[in-house]
Formats: sequence, C-alpha cells, structure tokens
Amino acid sequence: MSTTLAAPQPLLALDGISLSFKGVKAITNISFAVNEGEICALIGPNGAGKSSLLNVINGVYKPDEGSIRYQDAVRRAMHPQWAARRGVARTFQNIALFKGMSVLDNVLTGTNLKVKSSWLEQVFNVGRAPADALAQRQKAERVIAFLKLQPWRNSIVGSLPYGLQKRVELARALAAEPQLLLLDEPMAGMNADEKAEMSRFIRETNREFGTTIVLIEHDIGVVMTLSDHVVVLDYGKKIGDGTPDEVRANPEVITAYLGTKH
Ligand SMILES: Nc1ncnc2c1ncn2[C@@H]1O[C@H](COP(=O)(O)OP(=O)(O)OP(=O)(O)O)[C@@H](O)[C@H]1O
Repeated sequence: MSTTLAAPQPLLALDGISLSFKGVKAITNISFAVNEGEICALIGPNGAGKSSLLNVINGVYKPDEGSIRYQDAVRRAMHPQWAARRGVARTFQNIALFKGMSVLDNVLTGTNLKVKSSWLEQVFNVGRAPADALAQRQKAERVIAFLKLQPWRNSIVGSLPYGLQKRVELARALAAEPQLLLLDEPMAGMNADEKAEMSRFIRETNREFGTTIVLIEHDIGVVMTLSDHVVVLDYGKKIGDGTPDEVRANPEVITAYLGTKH
C-alpha cells in the first residue's frame, strides 16, 4: 500500500497587494503564498518595499488594493490585534525592546497575549492571575533556555551587545508562540559568527516548533542557505519567486539585484 504525503498548504497568501504613501507607490500588485512550515525570505534593494510588505502582513499598513488570506480567513487587510491573536509576531529592523528592563522582563512582555485573567485579577493577584503569572514565567524561561540566553537573563537589555539584543528580540517574539514569525533584518549589523549563530536559532525555531517564518535579509549567502523560498522585490514589484536555486537562475533577478551570477 502506498502512502501519499499531503501537499504543503499555504498559511499566508497575498493577492494583488498594492500600497502607496501620499500617492507614491511603495508596493505594486504583489501576490505570493507562504506554505505552512517554510522559511521564506523577502529580498530586494533598499526601498524595494520589503518592510512595508511585512507591515501589510501584520496589519500595521492597510493596502490600497488586494486581499490577504491567513489561515482560513480572507481579508481586505489584516488588523494588528487580529493578526497577533492568531499567532503573527514580528521583530523590527531597529530593535524595539524595553532597553531599561531585564532580558527576562522583556521576554515576559511577549507572553501577554494568552493570559486568561482580567486586569483586576492581575492588579490584586487573585483568581486566575497567579496561575497565569506562573505559566508566563515558565514560558519565558523555556524560550530563554532555547535561545541560550540564560547567562544574561537578569541583565539590562540596553547594556548588552547589539547581537544579543537582536536575540532577545527574537526571544520576545517566540514567547508569543507564533504560528507566523516575521523577522525584519534579524542579522543586520552582525559579524559572520553572529550571523551563523542567528541563522541556527532561526532554523531551530522552524524545525522545533514548525513555525512558518518570513524574513527580510540583505546577506544573499545567508538567504540562500537558510530559506526554502525566496521572493524578490524591486521598486515595489515582484521580480522573482521560487526556491533559492530558481531565484539564483532568474535573469531578471540577476540583472536587477544580484548583479552577477552567484
Ligand atoms: N511610512 C512611510 N511614509 C512614506 N513613505 C514610506 C513609508 N514607509 C516606506 N515608505 C517608502 O516606501 C518605499 C518602500 O520602503 P520600505 O521601507 O518598505 O523598503 P525596504 O525594501 O524595506 O527598504 P530597506 O531595505 O531600506 O529597509 C520607499 O520608497 C520608502 O521611502
């Protein structure tokens, strides 16, 4: 008897997305799908529209045209709270952490979405609040251990080197137990060793939790080894979409972005 493996299903599908700022087009008619469990890289030169697209996916920007399917719902636009409650988490190009707080406290802020207790229960630490607090703490500690951040769990984030701050940002996003993780240049400003380490953490997150990941990255070497799927943007338009090998061989991508054959 033969068994057939189920084809991967898109978790996210963008259909004809366009976005402009005061009449200036940042994204023009972009469509692509991200399969459940894949690592998808968005690449393209500065100003190509990559960050704007992440902001469309998590609902911060409302597209002028098009629709987005996430899980089983098709919407004209995502809404940030709706997206967050359905498992979309993101990190930012410029680290957005509470710099005066400890690593543990920053990671704890990522666990807030799933609390069951009311605001009043939390203020007086009664009812469901103590169980929530314990569960949040355990979740944060698990993520800190997973990303090997224990030596710095009580350190003030602002005092840490840049590469570690980026890892703390990843930890906070993972504490929300995302189904779809959006990473905006997770390796920006890192040296080769730090990039290799961050790549490992991203791959382990994907494998261990099955998290679907969409990331923006400028280092083509990293993109080609880390990603299952690459989408290439140029001046707000999609010029490539496929496996790393397909994108590498795409003449339009070579001309517009890669410059030379790699
Ligand atoms: N909030 C905004 N207001 C006005 N214009 C914007 C805004 N955000 C982005 N843009 C413009 O939209 C275009 C796409 O920008 P975006 O930041 O999405 O590109 P990017 O590919 O992420 O670039 P980078 O690699 O430099 O981060 C650019 O021309 C940018 O100037």
